[in-house]
Amino acid sequence: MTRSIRAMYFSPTGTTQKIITGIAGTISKHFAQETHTIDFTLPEERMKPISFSRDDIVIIGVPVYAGRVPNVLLKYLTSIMGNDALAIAVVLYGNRNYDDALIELRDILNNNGFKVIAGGAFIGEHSFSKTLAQNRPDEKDMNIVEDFANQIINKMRTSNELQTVNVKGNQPYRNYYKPINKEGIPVDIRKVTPKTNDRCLDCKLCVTVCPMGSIDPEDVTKLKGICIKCGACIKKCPSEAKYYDDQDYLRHKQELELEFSSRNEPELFL
Ligand SMILES: Cc1cc2nc3c(=O)[nH]c(=O)nc-3n(C[C@H](O)[C@H](O)[C@H](O)COP(=O)(O)O)c2cc1C
Repeated sequence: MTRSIRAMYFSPTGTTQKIITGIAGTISKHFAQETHTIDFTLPEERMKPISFSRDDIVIIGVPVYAGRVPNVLLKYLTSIMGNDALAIAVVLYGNRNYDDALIELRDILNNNGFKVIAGGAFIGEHSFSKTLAQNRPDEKDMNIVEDFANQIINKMRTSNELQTVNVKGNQPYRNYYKPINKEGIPVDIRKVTPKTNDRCLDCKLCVTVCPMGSIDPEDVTKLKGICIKCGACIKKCPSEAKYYDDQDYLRHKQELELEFSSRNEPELFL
């Protein structure tokens, strides 16, 4: 059967996009098919209803937030209709841990009528940091991406009946991971918002990259919606004008940089 290849991702700082595009590229080349891309990073895309058919193979990726699938995406993800399409579930995490995010994504897709035939947990530069898992996914990761895609192609060619893949994770899922303060008490960084310094040129790029559509175009120093700490406005600002100064956030970022500096490698499930 000739299948249409669909690449889908939410990727505020681009690491998920890189892995999904890499997997889809190798699969597309093998089947001499074009990849159709659905980038659901921005809110407008998540307003569109979406459904697939048994002729599709959907490679779908999200970053790990607090050890889980980002909760702001649940409404959209659970609305996607699989209609027996094949799926490959991928999560990107910032070298701490992916905890139960991959199993949660696999289950969401299963419940939506997809058959999830492979899963992968890859590592991307941490959204909070410029040093933790710096510049990942790198060349070594991209070689693993190619191997992974080739193993998927092989599985599709050789299996008579494709089974749902087993992936690592707990059921029931653990609670959302919470950072702690210096007294060891869990802190809630959900209310933390970015500040703007005087290097801001008012180019409004931050307005266009915010996945929540939360930065006020009339005054980019103001928010008109929630901040999910995705890092897009900070990492993409050409004049480094956006930053966080919340003490709990900064302490958590530093702790992650110190505690999780040794390199994790991607984990593949087929
Ligand atoms: C709110 C938030 C929570 C995160 N939680 C985790 C986590 O639990 N474990 C981890 O290793 N990385 C975590 N990260 C880091 C991202 O998963 C990682 O940097 C990912 O590569 C970002 O994907 P993107 O480049 O597609 O935006 C978190 C990032 C954010 C913004």
